[in-house]
Amino acid sequence: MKSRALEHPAILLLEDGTLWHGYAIGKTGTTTGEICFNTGMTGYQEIYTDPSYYGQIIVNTTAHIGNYGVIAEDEESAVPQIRGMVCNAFSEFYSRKLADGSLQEYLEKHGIVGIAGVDTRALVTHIRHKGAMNAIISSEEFDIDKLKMQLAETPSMKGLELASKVSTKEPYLVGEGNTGPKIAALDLGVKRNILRHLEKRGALIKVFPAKTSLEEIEAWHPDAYFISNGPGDPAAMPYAVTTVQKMLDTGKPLFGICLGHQLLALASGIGTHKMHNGHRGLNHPVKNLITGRCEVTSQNHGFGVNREDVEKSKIVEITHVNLNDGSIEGIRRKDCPAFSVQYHPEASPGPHDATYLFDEFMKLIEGGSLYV
Ligand SMILES: NC(=O)CC[C@H](N)C(=O)O
Repeated sequence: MKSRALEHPAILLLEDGTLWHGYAIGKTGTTTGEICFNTGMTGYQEIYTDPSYYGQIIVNTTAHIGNYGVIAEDEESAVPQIRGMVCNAFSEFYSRKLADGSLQEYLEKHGIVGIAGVDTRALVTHIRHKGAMNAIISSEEFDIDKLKMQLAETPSMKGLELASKVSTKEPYLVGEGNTGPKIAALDLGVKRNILRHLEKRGALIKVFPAKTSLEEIEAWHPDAYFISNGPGDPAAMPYAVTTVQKMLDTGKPLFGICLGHQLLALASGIGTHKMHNGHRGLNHPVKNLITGRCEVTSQNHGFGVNREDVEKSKIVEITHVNLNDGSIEGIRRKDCPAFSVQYHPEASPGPHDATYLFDEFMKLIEGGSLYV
């Protein structure tokens, strides 16, 4: 087989002017987005199809990408959501017998532009130092001035509302036949594995489009609410903050994951901020302050909840902290049965330490108390 590395050059240009050379993978073309890195050693297909990554270029820091191909059951949504990808060693060959095909075919089919052969250690060190920024990858245009102009037109992630772009257009049911509680899930870019976890625990879930009003949701008579993960800046979503506030007013249990966590914070009078370079990986240590237990967690977020605001709040308390940087990883309301985590208890990809949170949600719905 001919080497792509020799035949297809590609370049990666960062917003700060740094230029990286490599070779083209996926579709030949040009793409822009916010560049961010995921340190997970496995799970590239789950990462690419996680709607929370919509609009972003993902740098995979693990040494090999593509070597186990792709398979439909690993998808967290119907299509890859990323804008582009960057890696070091890319393999068009795959060794998993059950794979549906190669990652190269998959990226090409879905129009994802990528670059391989990049020194990802140096690139990540650079991003960690400089912070989050936009980037452009091209395997068709090599005029740097033209690429700089295109990059300058790419909006910054701060202030972007993206959830409504990836949300379902129509409501749908998950867990039909289940006789457990009825959970209304606000879909801001929900990962399939979250719904699977709720379904496995006997819940009947109705997934609603991002901009559904509480009145429409209530017409289904849910027992509890779930606020999903999703892309973009939570502060640019006043419509969802209003919905969450109205949900809290009903007094029914509410659970939020990642973007859902940030929205519970905003609905409780707590601000959010853009992080220096975010948390994206499968081994972030988190401590549950109520139980005293530590968990290894899967993470993917570029925004965070303001610690000072939570500390001042009379209605919210911190339940989880990140042991690497002390950032807020979980909160709960003191005045109503609502809680949330910044990380991904459904993992996929990642460790399973935090799946107990789904059991906590079910317990809360049954009238029990959290974390006891
Ligand atoms: N995984 C998520 O839900 C991400 C939430 C939000 N878009 C962030 O980057 O912080």
